[in-house]
Amino acid sequence: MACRAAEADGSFYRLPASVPPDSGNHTPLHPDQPDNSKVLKVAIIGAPNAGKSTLSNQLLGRKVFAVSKKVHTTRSRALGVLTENDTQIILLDTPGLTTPSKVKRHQLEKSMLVDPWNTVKEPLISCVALFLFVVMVDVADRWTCNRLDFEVLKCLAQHPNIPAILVLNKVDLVKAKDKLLDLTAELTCGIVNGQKMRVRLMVKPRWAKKRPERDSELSPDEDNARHEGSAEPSSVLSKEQLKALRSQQGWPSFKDVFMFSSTDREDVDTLKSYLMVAAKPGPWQYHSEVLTDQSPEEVCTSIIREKLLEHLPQEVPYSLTQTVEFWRDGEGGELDISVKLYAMKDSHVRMVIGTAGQLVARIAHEVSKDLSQVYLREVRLKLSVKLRK
Ligand SMILES: Nc1nc2c(ncn2[C@@H]2O[C@H](COP(=O)(O)OP(=O)(O)OP(=O)(O)O)[C@@H](O)[C@H]2O)c(=O)[nH]1
Repeated sequence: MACRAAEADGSFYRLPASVPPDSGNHTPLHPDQPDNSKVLKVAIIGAPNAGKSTLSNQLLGRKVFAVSKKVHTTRSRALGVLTENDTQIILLDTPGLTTPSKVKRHQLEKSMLVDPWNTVKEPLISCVALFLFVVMVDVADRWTCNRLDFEVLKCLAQHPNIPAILVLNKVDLVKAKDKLLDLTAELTCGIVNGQKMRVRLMVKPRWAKKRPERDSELSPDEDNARHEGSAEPSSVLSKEQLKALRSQQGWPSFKDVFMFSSTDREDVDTLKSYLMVAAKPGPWQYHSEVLTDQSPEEVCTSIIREKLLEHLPQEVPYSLTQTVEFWRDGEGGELDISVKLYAMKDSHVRMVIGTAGQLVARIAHEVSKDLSQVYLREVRLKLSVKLRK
């Protein structure tokens, strides 16, 4: 990841180090932190399609993660880095947590079987005290909105020392706003930051009573102190706890709840300020110009996949593979990229090409437009499709 300057319209500006204009020289930059640096590592978890990548992009102010209406757009863990003044927020955009049965049902690749522990393990090892879970729920999905995904509950239960906040996302799509209070009560078991919600009385789940009642008894300050001193980030859940989690609707240890729309600037700014305040003294992990740990090719191929998902039936994009054929500076300062898509079936090749090549041209145009905003320069993408023999 190199820090560069680029010229456009006769004026110089610096490109973010995370998304350099060519993929050749990725010299890592050392963190350029001030003396009083603060840091917070945020893992955004939630069911597929909850809006995790949209939120990450909005917080970063730039589209570095693919977003689509189809589930499982995000295929692997990736970092976004938001640095402002003395504070660095490291956002971990995770794939929607999924299970073996869903992989089978939706004919997903085995690689989509993401173990939530693995998703968060690496950053946990590096620093437990500076961690926060943001749990996202799509409140517009009436089938799933009133209970937390089992995989999410498992993740929270296995890391009880890590504070978590609940984000009820897509409230712009909910007409009856009073429903949001009921949902909050259900998803929090009626308890937020150790206090009973006044909305209505909720019965705490059986297993939560059995655990030491520390979360509900500690004041926020005592609680923070406990988190900071904690050496053990995760605990292994017993069979009994897992069984109890299956019948559990919500999580009684959220510190805060946000009713939120990832597409609303004001909402995003409110959450951003909350994260900035929650950051603790600690060393930055990245240079202030780094935006993501994804390589330029990874950003490009994930945005191509996003567009393929938007325009084609789900099974087609998931079966395509991509190869970056070239990536070079054009004479006028633009970025020329050529990507070849390989399909397993002739019918898929025809679908991607579309009538008279219109679809592949449209996808290439849309990807170029998005990438121009990522790389802050004109991008010309050539996209071709071939049958893999
Ligand atoms: N109306 C509305 N749509 C939203 C909001 N947040 C996300 N979306 C849409 O929801 C869809 C899914 O968003 P993503 O950000 O891709 O969701 P994700 O959780 O990263 O999905 P996976 O990668 O499948 O895990 C996209 O079409 C977004 O545009 C919101 O606050 N309001």
